[in-house]
Amino acid sequence: MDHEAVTEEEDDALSAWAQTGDGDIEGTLRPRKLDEFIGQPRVREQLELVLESARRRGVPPDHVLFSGPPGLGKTSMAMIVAAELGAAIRITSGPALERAGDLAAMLSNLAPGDVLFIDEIHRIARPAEEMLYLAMEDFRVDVVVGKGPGATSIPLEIAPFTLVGATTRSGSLTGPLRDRFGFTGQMEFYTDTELDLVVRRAATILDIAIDREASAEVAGRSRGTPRIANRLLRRVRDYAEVRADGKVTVEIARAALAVYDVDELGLDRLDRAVLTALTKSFGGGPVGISTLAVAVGEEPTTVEEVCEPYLVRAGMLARTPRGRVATATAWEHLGLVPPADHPGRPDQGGPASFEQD
Ligand SMILES: Nc1ncnc2c1ncn2[C@@H]1O[C@H](COP(=O)(O)OP(=O)(O)OP(=O)(O)O)[C@@H](O)[C@H]1O
Ligand SMILES: [Mg+2]
Repeated sequence: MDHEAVTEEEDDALSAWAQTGDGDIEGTLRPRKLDEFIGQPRVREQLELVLESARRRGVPPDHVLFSGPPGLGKTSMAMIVAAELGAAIRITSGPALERAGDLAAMLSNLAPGDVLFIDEIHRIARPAEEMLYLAMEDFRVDVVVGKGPGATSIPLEIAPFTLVGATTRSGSLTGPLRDRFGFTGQMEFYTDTELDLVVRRAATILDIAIDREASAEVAGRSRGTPRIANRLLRRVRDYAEVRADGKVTVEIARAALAVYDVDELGLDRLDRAVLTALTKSFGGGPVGISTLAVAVGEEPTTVEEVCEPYLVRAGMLARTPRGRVATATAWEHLGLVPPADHPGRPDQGGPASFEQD
């Protein structure tokens, strides 16, 4: 019986993966245990303490939130939390929880100690969010029976569980929700050295022959992001197989990355489109995010969540109270000269004088 339950759990997890569009490759490359996880030393140490202490006390750990830009390992970490606890994981996402009833059904089906993973938790609808408050705090849901003035709410006890949330926008989480997480793991961009390890690990798993110089080249162009590192490795492998003998050398890597429009800093087409619009169309800014997004034909959230964090970290774009501004580095990277009075010029104070949020 127990055994069957586990099999069902795994089935659920598999179908949920299929829905995320991650494909099998990401599944194969996903680190399974904490000590297999490369990088994020701070988050790993903090999480290790949270999990180990809960294990010793024999209780489910506090609710955990992972936040940070796409592809840095939030989903992987959520799976690891369950694996490290030897717990079953139930997977859903904010947008899927449109009706509070859907969440109520999930919550009341949890077994003691289960992990409930809610991806994109910032997109959860209000009624479901309010239900979650009570569930997280008191392991209880209030089921409303009937409608109108005659409606009554029946409190229903649920099993103690651990909620793991993931978000690319911790800023848009409401205060009450954020406060109910006992631990927030803030995922940071990876260093080139860490990404080099990611690339070599993936190359081993996928049986790709890549030399040291080539793996460093791929790592250096991965925008601090393991998902991108793994993707570029696969594209470089394709090139090596089709145009050469399958071995990835640094020359092969460079030629392949040129084909895929990845520049020396790892900026892709959209990153460059944003910088180009910012400099050429808006004179370097400041310009509002929605205006900038329209100029590159993208959703503001995509520009804000996918492009911006890395451009900010690479020192090419600054967020100011009046809008986005190109820094001197950005102008230089595009081979352009900023106008004389532009604040991005070093002699006008440079990027350091901008407020960054
Ligand atoms: N520390 C790591 N070591 C090795 N590979 C990693 C690591 N972190 C992430 N990856 C790889 O990157 C892929 C993306 O990671 P993951 O899905 O966990 O990111 P995410 O933060 O959930 O992204 P999103 O915000 O888009 O959901 C994984 O499938 C895995 O292959
Ligand atoms: Mg994810």
